Amino acid sequence: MAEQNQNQDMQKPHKRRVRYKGTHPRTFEEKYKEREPEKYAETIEKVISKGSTPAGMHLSICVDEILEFLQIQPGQRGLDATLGYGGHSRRMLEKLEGSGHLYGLDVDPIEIVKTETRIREKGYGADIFTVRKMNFADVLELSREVGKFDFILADLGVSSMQIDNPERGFTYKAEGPLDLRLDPEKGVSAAERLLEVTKEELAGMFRENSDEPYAEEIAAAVFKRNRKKDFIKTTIQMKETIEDALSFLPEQERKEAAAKSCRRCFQALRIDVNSEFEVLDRFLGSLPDILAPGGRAAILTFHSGEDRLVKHYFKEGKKDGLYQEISGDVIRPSAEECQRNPRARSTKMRWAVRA
Ligand SMILES: C[S@@+](CC[C@H](N)C(=O)[O-])C[C@H]1O[C@@H](n2cnc3c(N)ncnc32)[C@H](O)[C@@H]1O
Repeated sequence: MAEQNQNQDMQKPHKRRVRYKGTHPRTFEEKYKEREPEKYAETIEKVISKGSTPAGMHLSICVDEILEFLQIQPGQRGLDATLGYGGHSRRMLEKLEGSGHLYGLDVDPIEIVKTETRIREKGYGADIFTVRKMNFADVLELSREVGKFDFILADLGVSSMQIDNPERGFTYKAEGPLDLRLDPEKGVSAAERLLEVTKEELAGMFRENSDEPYAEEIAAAVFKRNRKKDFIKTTIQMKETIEDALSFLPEQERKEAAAKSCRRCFQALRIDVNSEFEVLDRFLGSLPDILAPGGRAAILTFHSGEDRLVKHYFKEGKKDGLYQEISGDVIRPSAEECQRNPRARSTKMRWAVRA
C-alpha cells in the first residue's frame, strides 16, 4: 500500500512554489498567498497590519458608518449596486439575520464569480442573496422585476483586485495591456480609445475627467507617437509617454509631477472607457423610483466629479420632495481607517432617505 502511494506521488506533476528575490513578494504573480486570502489568513493579517491591501482582496470602506445609516432590519429588501469583493454585502447579509433579500450587482465578469462563490461558501443561498452581472445604470429594470428596495449601497469606482491585477491595465506601476475596462468583454479598451479620439478630445478627456493640468502636453505626446505609428498598447508605454510630455519640468519636480499625472490620466481614461459619469447619472436618476418609501441610500465616491453629481441629484431630489432627508456635509472615513487603509483617503460618503 505504501509503495502504491509512493508511486502515485511520483506520478503527480510537482508544482513549484512561486520564487521571489528577497524576503517579500513584490509582483502580483509572486503574491500568490495574498491572492488566496481565505487560505492564507496569517499572511493577510500581516499585510493589513502594515497598512497595505493584500493583492486579490478589497478592504471595504466606511462599513460602520454605512451600517449605522442604513439601519437594516430583518425581512428587508436591499441592493448592493457594486458588489466588488463582497465585504459590504457580507455585513449587510448579517444584518438581515436570515430573512429578507439582498441583490448584488457588478459588471466585472471575472471578480463577480469569485465573490459569489466566497459568499455562498459562507452559507448564503439563493433564498437570501442574488448576484447579477449587471450595470447599475439598469437598476430600474431590476426593480420592476423584484420590487423596490429598503436600502441601497453604491461604492463607486474600482476594487483593489482590479487595480492590483496587471492584466486588467488599471495601474501604471506594472506592465500590462492598457485596458482599464471593468467589463473587458464589452466596449473598447483604453489603448483602442487612444486611436479613436482627436488630440483635442483627448486633452478634454484628461482635463474634464481628472483636472489634469498638463492635459494638452500629454495629449500632444500621445499623438506624436501615433503619427510615428508607435501606438501605445501597454500601461508602461502610457506612463513613459506621460513622463516624456513632462520632460520640460525642472528635474526636482518632474518625478512627483509625472506620478500625479499618471494617476490622473489613468483615472480619466478609466472614466471614459467605462462611461462612468453617464452610468452614474442614470443610476442617480432612477434612485427615487427604486427606493421604497422611507428607503435609505448611501453612496461612496472617490473623486470630485462623482461627488458633485451625487450632491446635485440629492439636493434637487430634496427640493422636489423626493427625499425627506439628505446628508448635510460629506462623511469621511476616520483617521484610523485611512491609516489602516490608505486607499480610503479620498472617500466621500453621502446619503439620502426617500420621502
Ligand atoms: C469599490 S468596488 C466595491 C467594493 C465592495 N463594496 C466591497 O466591499 O468589496 C467597486 C465595484 O463596483 C463595480 N462597478 C463599477 N461600476 C459599476 C457599474 N456601473 N455597474 C455595476 N458595477 C460597477 C466594479 O467592477 C467594482 O467591482
